[in-house]
Amino acid sequence: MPMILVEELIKKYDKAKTPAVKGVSFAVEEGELFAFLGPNGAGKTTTISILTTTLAKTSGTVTIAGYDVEKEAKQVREKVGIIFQQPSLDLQLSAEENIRFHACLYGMFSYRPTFRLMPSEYRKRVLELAEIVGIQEALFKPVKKMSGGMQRKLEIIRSLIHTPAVLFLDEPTQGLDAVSRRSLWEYINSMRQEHGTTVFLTTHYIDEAEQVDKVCVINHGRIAGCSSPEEMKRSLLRQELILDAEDREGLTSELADLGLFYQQDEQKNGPIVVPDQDMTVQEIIAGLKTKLTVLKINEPSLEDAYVEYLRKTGGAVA
Ligand SMILES: Nc1ncnc2c1ncn2[C@@H]1O[C@H](COP(=O)(O)OP(=O)(O)OP(=O)(O)O)[C@@H](O)[C@H]1O
Repeated sequence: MPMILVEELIKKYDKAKTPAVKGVSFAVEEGELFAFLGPNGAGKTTTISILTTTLAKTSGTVTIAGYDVEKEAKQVREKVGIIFQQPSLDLQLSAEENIRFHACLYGMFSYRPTFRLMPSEYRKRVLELAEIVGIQEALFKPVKKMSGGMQRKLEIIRSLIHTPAVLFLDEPTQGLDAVSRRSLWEYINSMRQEHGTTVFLTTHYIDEAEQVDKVCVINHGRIAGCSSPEEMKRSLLRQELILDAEDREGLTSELADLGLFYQQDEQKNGPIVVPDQDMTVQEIIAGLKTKLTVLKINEPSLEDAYVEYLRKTGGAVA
């Protein structure tokens, strides 16, 4: 049984003309690092909100760890940790108080009126998490005095305090600096290793999707494709060879003699692109006598594949 199972999920907001999510199905296995990749308005936040029991679906089935998100919402909530896109902190409280209320709400510890009176296990965990994202200094200050980035870090700590089986991250690194982004990812990865945490991530950052086990591209409320990032690149785009020479004509006629298809700009003054064909790069080079000035192999990036997926599924949502 997959950790997350979504079948024919539809969500139509009241008064909306068309559904925001139009029959989405996918599965995430236990321990998997999964990315939901899509442009603005594609339906990512809507889907993640339904999966985490904060929004009602119109139809379809969703289970988390085998529990139905509507009929067994309480069990689902115990299993999940969520980092929202919109901060959901109480600005009047201190950072630590925000964490304490959350931990007590989850039934992890009994509430005590001060940090010092909380059990040592709680104190140790809070300090450890605060160090990871670097907010130790601000821990006991009111949240309203923290910068946006610091508040984001606090949200992250709060969602990790009960070591959830499934961690939902809605654009988790939005607004974080590069160093914090990296340390957060290091922490999430170590948590996955230690506890086998399943991670469901929505992101705009292609480099974050590059490191996942499985990526599903969503566009216009529909899944455009699900696969590993490598398969996604391979299925849509192929390697290409970029060649150039002072004697361009000599080069192109040699390529034609080898039976190779090639592309060149209309003015014939740019490099020559040879898309991946039956011959290997070594065979092509061995077959050329013209002196080359440029020899480059272009590997398709996940970004290229993503753009191609969006193009095939009606372009990005404006
Ligand atoms: N509360 C709402 N009421 C009506 N329509 C909504 C509501 N929330 C979102 N929508 C619409 O549903 C569609 C999907 O929005 P959603 O927020 O799920 O997209 P997203 O992929 O998360 O985008 P982003 O990357 O910008 O967060 C959009 O057309 C949006 O305008």
